[in-house]
Amino acid sequence: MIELRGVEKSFQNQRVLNDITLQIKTGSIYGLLGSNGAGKTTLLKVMAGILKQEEGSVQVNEAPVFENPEVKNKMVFIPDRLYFFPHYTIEQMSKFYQNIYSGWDQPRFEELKNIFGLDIKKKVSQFSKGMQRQVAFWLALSAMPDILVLDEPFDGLDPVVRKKVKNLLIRDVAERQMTIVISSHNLREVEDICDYVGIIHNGDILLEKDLDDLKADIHKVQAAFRNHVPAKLKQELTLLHEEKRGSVRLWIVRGKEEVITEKVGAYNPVVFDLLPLTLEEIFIYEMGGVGYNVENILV
Ligand SMILES: Nc1ncnc2c1ncn2[C@@H]1O[C@H](COP(=O)(O)OP(=O)(O)OP(=O)(O)O)[C@@H](O)[C@H]1O
Repeated sequence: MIELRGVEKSFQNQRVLNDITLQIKTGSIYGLLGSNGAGKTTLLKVMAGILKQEEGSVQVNEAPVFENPEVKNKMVFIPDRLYFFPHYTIEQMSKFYQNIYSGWDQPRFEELKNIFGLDIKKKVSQFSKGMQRQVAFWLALSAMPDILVLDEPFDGLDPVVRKKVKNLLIRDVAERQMTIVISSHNLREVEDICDYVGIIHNGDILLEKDLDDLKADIHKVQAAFRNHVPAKLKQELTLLHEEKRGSVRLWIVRGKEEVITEKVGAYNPVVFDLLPLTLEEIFIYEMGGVGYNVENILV
């Protein structure tokens, strides 16, 4: 479990993280979403022990992360701007990783060679940007970390490789309870992989939710009634949004499917449809509720 309590971080008197408290459960995939400059990279670097916070604590399984080689031995951070030693081949980089990470798994490295299909004798700097990102994943996954911290990890990967990498990540989470933290400015890019999402804006975590809970607890309803829309029904439902489309009402309702169906059904609607929302729609309504214009945050 990764646990941050009351974390604050400033650069030259500019506060970048404000009192951040969050928990990331072992074996989960946590998506940290936010616009440019929101504080994602800073938060990830604090989480990975690369930067030190001025206030608060950052712990992994109750041990502090900063300057703790034991924790860092089981954690890999892939930054948004990759760094490899100039003139090193993939093979030389793999030897370097092998020396640093005690969990390095050579058979895994060999297995992933077939998946990524890159020449290990070639200098990493001679590969394209997307290929270099594949090398970063290849090395990281061969180090068998307990925690993988990824800053905008899918930038520059083509759709086929992106899917391949996501599958590899999910496999490690399922098979050995690896924990992943992924930052992104794009909800659509991470919604198929994350089970937990936090939104950061101006250094504050605005919202933090389990995606399954989130999806199960909000629905789109289309309903029409013979005469008027029963006023009592609207009081009984937790309405987040309402639109009129001719005689049909479109409602965004908080609540479980069975409960909503029963409540609306009791008023004998002539039209009744209950649909799930996309994750993007959910965030628009959730964040609207806390007074933010989500389009400006998640673009
Ligand atoms: N080393 C630094 N020195 C001074 N200011 C910094 C430093 N690193 C980050 N900042 C500032 O902190 C704020 C948050 O930056 P950060 O890189 O964490 O945002 P981000 O959410 O990752 O953005 P992006 O999506 O653009 O990568 C920005 O205002 C940035 O200018």
